[in-house]
Amino acid sequence: MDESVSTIPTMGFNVESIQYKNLSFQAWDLGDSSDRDRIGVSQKEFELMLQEAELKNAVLLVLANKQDVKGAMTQAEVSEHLGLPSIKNRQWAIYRCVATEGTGIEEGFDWVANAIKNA
Ligand SMILES: Nc1nc2c(ncn2[C@@H]2O[C@H](COP(=O)(O)OP(=O)(O)OP(=O)(O)O)[C@@H](O)[C@H]2O)c(=O)[nH]1
Ligand SMILES: [Mg+2]
Repeated sequence: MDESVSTIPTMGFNVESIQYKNLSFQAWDLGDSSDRDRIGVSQKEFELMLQEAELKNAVLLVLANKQDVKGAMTQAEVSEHLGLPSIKNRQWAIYRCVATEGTGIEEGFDWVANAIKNA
């Protein structure tokens, strides 16, 4: 997987552009599943992100990473904290993953590829 890094200065968190197969994704690092202290901040950043006009028609994939870390929030917990169940105006999905083992990520990206195809 090739990736290049870029940052949007007006937003206080990291954005990366990721190329996967023939697709280009924008990825926001809002923290991870093991970081319970930060999830409140993540939720606020997430809310602002969803308000971006540019992302109005974007499909949304949340990767709940570091699922191997003891005491990490489950996928359901991450989903609740971010308020995913109340999102009705766009396609979204959440996948559990362990980036260091490479599990879950491709499944998530494949979901995006399909979601875009069917949009
Ligand atoms: N156990 C575990 N470690 C991971 C996973 N994904 C990334 N890491 C490790 O987490 C560390 C921090 O990586 P990043 O997330 O890029 O860095 P960061 O966002 O500045 O720091 P964090 O607060 O840890 O997220 C690195 O050592 C990674 O190897 C994972 O799924 N499981
Ligand atoms: Mg991190």
